[in-house]
Amino acid sequence: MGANLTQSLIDAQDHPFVLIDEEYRLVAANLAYRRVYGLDEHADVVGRHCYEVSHRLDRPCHLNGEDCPHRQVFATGETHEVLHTHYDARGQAEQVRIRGHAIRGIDGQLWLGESIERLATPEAHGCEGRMIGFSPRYLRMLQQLGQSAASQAGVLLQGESGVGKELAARFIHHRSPRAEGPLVTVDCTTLNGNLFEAELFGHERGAFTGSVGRRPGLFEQADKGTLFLDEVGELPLELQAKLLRVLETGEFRRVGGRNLLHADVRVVAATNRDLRQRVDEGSFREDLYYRLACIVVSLPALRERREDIPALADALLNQLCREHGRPCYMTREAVDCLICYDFPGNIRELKNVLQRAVALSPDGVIDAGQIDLDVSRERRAVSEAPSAEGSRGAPLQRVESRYIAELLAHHDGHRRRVAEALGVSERTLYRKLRRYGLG
Ligand SMILES: Nc1ncnc2c1ncn2[C@@H]1O[C@H](COP(=O)(O)OP(=O)(O)OP(=O)(O)O)[C@@H](O)[C@H]1O
Repeated sequence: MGANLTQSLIDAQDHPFVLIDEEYRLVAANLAYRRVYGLDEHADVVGRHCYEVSHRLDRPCHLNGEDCPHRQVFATGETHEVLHTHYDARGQAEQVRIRGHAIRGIDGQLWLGESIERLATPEAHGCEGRMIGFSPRYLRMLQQLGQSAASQAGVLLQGESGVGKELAARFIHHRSPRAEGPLVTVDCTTLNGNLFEAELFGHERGAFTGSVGRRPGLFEQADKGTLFLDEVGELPLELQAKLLRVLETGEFRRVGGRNLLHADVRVVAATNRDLRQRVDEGSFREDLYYRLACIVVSLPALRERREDIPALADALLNQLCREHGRPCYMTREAVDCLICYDFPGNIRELKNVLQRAVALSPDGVIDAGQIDLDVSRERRAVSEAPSAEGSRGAPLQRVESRYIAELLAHHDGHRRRVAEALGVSERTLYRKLRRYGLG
């Protein structure tokens, strides 16, 4: 095949496409690749290193902790798909999905053919609903989410409060074959014995005092879609057996109903607890755990991917500017403050910090002075983290309960403000209030 024909064939592709040799050197690049990465249409790109053009690195990306399709394809000859962060012609980071194929020449020589799909950039879509993060750790997690979306198996999302578990559940649903179906959220912290069946399975007219009309339950509403069981670790033991039964058979009866109904539901669950440990302690059923946790995806805390803080802060700030209808920008010192902080409340706390900063800034310039971090909370979180020397001082829950009581007093019992100050959702706060008898 002539060089001109090869070039025309790859130029006909809309996605950036590039051929790379074993030494990471470009052999050919199509027009879309040149355009996206700022290479002149007529410039000779042959011989340049792929990592230098798209990653802005001076060494192969696997040395940077990334999963490199180059290494996989040359080692196994098999197609390999990964998510990576690339830098476009303006130096903007963006998430891309790379499919690396083994391409053989007439003389048997092996090349890597990379087809690059650009996932939407945050600024193109606003950050509402976008999962922002470019660090290798975050991209690995996104890749796991993407792979789990294709399967029907139960997925358990685990991570601290505010890391984005609910967003991750949406991500899975919208990329799954059930995307056209409903996504129904069940808040397991609100389900008690009496409510459980009526909420989950619905009820018939007059099934119990006060039940007006027939109402389908959440399980039925999720038919052909995804049921998101949020805070599943909070479900009392006696309800876990009922949940397991319906998940195994897909069959249920509405309260007060005779007919056995069926719903086709895929389950994604989330927890900020160590569910495996709860199984070992006997407070979570092992059979239910295995039903829910066919695939376990751990979402990293924000402090475990600090390199993502500037991009996240930028996107969240843009969103706030749109809401407030005025431009704002952060100084380098303000961003440095954010990067150094541990964010026990993760992205939700980052959002709150930025919200306060926007409100405090008279002229839209956010300097370190407007970054009001709850350093005492951070210190507490660090000192309360389990230490190798054993637990010192008051147990975590006693300290937390006292702290929440103080906040309630300080905010005159205003729960939304207390949740904001804690950097948790109102739902999480209600759970804690119930647990500590403060409600
Ligand atoms: N990667 C991300 N990019 C942008 N925004 C994010 C990202 N992850 C989370 N957020 C935002 O952070 C906030 C908290 O996320 P979410 O409610 O999904 O967390 P969670 O882990 O479910 O918290 P909780 O356990 O307290 O319910 C939301 O406003 C969400 O939109």
